[in-house]
Amino acid sequence: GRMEPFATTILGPDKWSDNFPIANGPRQSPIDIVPGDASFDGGLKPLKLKYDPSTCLEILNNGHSFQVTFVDDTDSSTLTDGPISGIYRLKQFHFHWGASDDKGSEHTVAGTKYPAELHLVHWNTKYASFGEAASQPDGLAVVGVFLKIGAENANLQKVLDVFDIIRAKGKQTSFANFDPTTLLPGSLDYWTYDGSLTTPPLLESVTWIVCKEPISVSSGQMAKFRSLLFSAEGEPECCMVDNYRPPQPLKGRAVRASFK
Ligand SMILES: N=Nc1ccc(S(N)(=O)=O)cc1
Ligand SMILES: [Zn+2]
Repeated sequence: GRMEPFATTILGPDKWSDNFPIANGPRQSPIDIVPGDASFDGGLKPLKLKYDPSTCLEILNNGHSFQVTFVDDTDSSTLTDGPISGIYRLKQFHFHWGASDDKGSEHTVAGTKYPAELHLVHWNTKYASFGEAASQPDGLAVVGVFLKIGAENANLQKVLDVFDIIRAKGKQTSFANFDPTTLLPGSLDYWTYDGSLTTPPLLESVTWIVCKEPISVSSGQMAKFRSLLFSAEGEPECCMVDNYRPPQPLKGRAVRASFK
């Protein structure tokens, strides 16, 4: 029968193709971004991110990451311009990280792994819902931001402060008035390519927009990420670490840069 998400996590990315054959598809994510191979495209517009903190709803541990979810029944929090056309609504953001500071990001840059990566997930409003959009080749747009060890990040700390409440799989709590703009780097220069969800169902519906400039996170804050659990209350405790998929074959795709 279908694997439980927990089992999917335990069995890891190499086993996903058993239940999700698209894992070996032509536009899988993440990828290793080689700056020298990316082509500057002067036609790419600057990213336009307009987030309304009042659409922030809750934070939950879903057993493979934690995510902050947003009310997406209006165009209050949107992504426009950049490589996309039309209006994409913010649905949620989440992170991927490692068991130690030398790994954790999904995308890599010329083989360099960052300790974590933020994903801001948006869906194309030409479709009726996130679920409908997720099955379309132009349905989703995910903005990726790398985290690099440095100064403590006060904005990120607001998210980490509620981790004790959502430590186990399935736990959630209300989370209001958070502005995801505070998690963006100073420069919104980006690479973009056609890819997929990086966890099952691995749908090939994502326009990836990966920021060149990382944001900072302290080593102590990374330790806080690792205090979350993959396991539910009452199960043997399993630390939530290494919830990243490694880079996948480029298979001839072009990676474009918004900057020279
Ligand atoms: N609803 N499912 C998903 C949403 C985003 C991603 S990711 N890691 O590609 O942003 C994966 C699964
Ligand atoms: Zn992700």
